[in-house]
Amino acid sequence: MINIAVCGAAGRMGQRIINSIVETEGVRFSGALERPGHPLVGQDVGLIAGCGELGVAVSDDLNGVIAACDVLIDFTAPKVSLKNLEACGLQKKAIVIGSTGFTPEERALAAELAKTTPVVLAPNMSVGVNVCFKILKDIAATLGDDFDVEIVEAHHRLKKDAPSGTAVRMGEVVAEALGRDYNKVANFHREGITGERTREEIGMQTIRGGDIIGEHTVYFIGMGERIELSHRAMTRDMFSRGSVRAAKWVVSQKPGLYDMQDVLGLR
Ligand SMILES: NC(=O)C1=CN([C@@H]2O[C@H](COP(=O)(O)OP(=O)(O)OC[C@H]3O[C@@H](n4cnc5c(N)ncnc54)[C@H](O)[C@@H]3O)[C@@H](O)[C@H]2O)C=CC1
Ligand SMILES: O=C(O)C1=N[C@H](C(=O)O)C[C@H](O)C1
Repeated sequence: MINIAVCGAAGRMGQRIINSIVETEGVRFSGALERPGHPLVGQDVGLIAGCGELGVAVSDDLNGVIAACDVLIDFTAPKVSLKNLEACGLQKKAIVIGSTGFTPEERALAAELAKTTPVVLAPNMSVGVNVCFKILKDIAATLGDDFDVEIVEAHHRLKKDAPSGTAVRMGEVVAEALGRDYNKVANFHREGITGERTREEIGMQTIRGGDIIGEHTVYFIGMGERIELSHRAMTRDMFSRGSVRAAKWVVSQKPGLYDMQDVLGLR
């Protein structure tokens, strides 16, 4: 039996992850973390997550919750996730991180910290999006430089980072397949007299509103034809189920930084 704890337990994703743990065979829900001062600390997390009383209270004791688990699933924010990764490393516990919005420096720090503990860090835990990452590489490499690439993502009004972690990864996959540096060719803003589009740029557009769970479209636009590869999330449950699948997988891995391509065998 694998003991899984959740950080960000009262959040949109945290609640769905707790439901997924309860529904999954071979795993046990062992602890729930929230930020110190959160109004729900001390309350039964099953009642918060809508799956009935679980006898597990929301805690703000990071080290205590890590000690009682085999793996921590963390969907919070980059700075919190890095602190949790360090704490898991000190106790030799695995961690699955779904937070997005990492800077290149924060990603490098995560890679450094992962040298001592197994880590899955992925901007999107759904099977569908991860298959899209794989297909995108082939499409981009096959079409080459003749097609302009534009990426559009849409999310709910409460999302804090932009572009989404998934859109950034899509941009990185396409850029790498085309031999470009994403950080140099990503174009996040067009306004006024912008001049003609450069052939190498990858346009990154963000929509925010209402309760959109997560939508991504990559356009490959040529002369006289275009390809649009779209993924639309209709529930958060495939993210939460993916994170539990990653938790079951990562506990038996050597220390290192992995992503969902590794978990799903898509690499
Ligand atoms: N990888 C994936 O498949 C997905 C990733 N995400 C990402 O997951 C993150 C969370 O998303 P949501 O659940 O929608 O956000 P949310 O704001 O609903 O939940 C975040 C939770 O983290 C808690 N938190 C903040 N600081 C904390 C601390 N120091 N210790 C413990 N808990 C703390 C907050 O109180 C909140 O309850 C975002 O970065 C989002 O982009 C979201 C969906 C899917
Ligand atoms: O914040 C969200 O909600 C989501 N974030 C992830 C991202 O930034 O890519 C994944 C998903 O689209 C939902």
